[in-house]
Amino acid sequence: MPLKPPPLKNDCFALPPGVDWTPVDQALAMLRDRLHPVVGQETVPLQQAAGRVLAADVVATRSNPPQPNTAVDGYGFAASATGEGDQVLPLVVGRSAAGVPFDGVVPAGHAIRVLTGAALPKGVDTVVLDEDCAVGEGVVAFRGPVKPGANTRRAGEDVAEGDVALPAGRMLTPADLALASAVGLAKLPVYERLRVAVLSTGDEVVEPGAKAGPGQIFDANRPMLLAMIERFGFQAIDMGRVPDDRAALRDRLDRAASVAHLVLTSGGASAGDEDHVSALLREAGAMQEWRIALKPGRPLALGLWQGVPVFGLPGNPVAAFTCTLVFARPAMGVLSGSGWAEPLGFTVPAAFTKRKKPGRREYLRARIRDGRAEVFRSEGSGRVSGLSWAEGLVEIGDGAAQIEPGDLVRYIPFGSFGL
Ligand SMILES: Nc1nc2c(c(=O)[nH]1)N[C@H]1C(S)=C(S)[C@@H](COP(=O)(O)OP(=O)(O)OC[C@H]3O[C@@H](n4cnc5c(N)ncnc54)[C@H](O)[C@@H]3O)O[C@H]1N2
Ligand code: MOO
Repeated sequence: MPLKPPPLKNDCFALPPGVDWTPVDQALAMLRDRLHPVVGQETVPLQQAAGRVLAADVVATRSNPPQPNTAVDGYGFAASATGEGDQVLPLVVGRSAAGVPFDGVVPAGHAIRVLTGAALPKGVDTVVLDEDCAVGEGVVAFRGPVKPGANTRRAGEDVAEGDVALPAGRMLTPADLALASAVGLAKLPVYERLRVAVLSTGDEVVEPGAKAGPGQIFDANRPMLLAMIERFGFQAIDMGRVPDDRAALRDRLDRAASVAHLVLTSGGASAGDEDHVSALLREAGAMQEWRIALKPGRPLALGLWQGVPVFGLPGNPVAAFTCTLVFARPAMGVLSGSGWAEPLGFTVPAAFTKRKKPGRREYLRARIRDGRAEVFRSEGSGRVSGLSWAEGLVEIGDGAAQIEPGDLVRYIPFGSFGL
């Protein structure tokens, strides 16, 4: 049985009294402080560990490299027996190749044929490159002086046995698999993959490809959110669409909470008559309607449903997308055991003009062309085409701003958000 941590505390989304419009950083700090890993652990074969989150430090069971060896094809000898000027050393019979070491001892003043990756035989601490040698009958000649230790690798120079090679909480990359293997591990302790359920709400939303009547729209959020979760490295669970019917939504939330560690809904997040997500979460008693000082994505309903955190994302696709990158993804990081993730941004010149009043942070759909950040022609939060056009977001701080072409702005590529 995988280890099950205790459920989240019921007040994890509570705001301090008197707070109305929550600044983005404050909302983030609250999520960061109050969420904890909720996933069990398992051990998987190395080859299945890419993209998984390490549940414990990986300690090297073997040094890399495990023994001193040669970095090049050439001739090995003891540096102390050589000097300045032309050196002519008799060759011992035999050679040392990778995986087929030379068992004997190379006497001082002698040399031996060595091939890249081969263990250095006893008596050898230095190698001279093939290209710097002339080889005659039983002798090798090269020009001194040769730096002691040249063209060799020390045992453990990369990682020493007993070192922490990979820290717990790391989402394993292909390179990490190379490292874990190099230091002797064939299986790795990982967290169970975070399961995130996604459902769409609203009478107007119909399945892509279905017949859409007047006033109906195709579900754009669900395919997007499911794919985003997979790209973040988590397991997405499709919980379908639910009409604006409280009983149906309650039932669907029950099912989602029974299979997932986290539930993302979209639509019905604000406090209108048909905003059943926020109404139900309020009824469940652990609900915070965050009016975040953020554009787009102001209403965000947060709550616990049977102990499972629910992010009630706004219905507008651009707002749902932005809230997922800015809030849901770092929260998923904590829940998954990989910890809080800050997206890496870059300061680049703007290719646009923008005036902004103080009081809320803005994220503009953006991309880099000719070294400058251009932004989408509209800020409308239903403009799905702008999400597809964009390759990142420009973040404009909470204060007032007057941005002119050439001014420096913060650009965060989608890749920095794990997309
Ligand atoms: N009186 C106010 N009205 C609104 C406010 C406000 O502060 N006061 N905020 C606006 C903002 S900003 C947003 S964002 C939305 C968020 O509202 P909800 O989360 O309750 O979302 P809905 O009203 O259900 O939907 C908004 C919009 O998005 C479309 N939608 C919903 N689901 C999908 C989907 N799966 N795929 C594509 N499009 C979807 C829906 O049809 C609406 O057009 O509230 C504003 N109103
Ligand atoms: O969250 Mo709304 O879509 O800001 O614009």
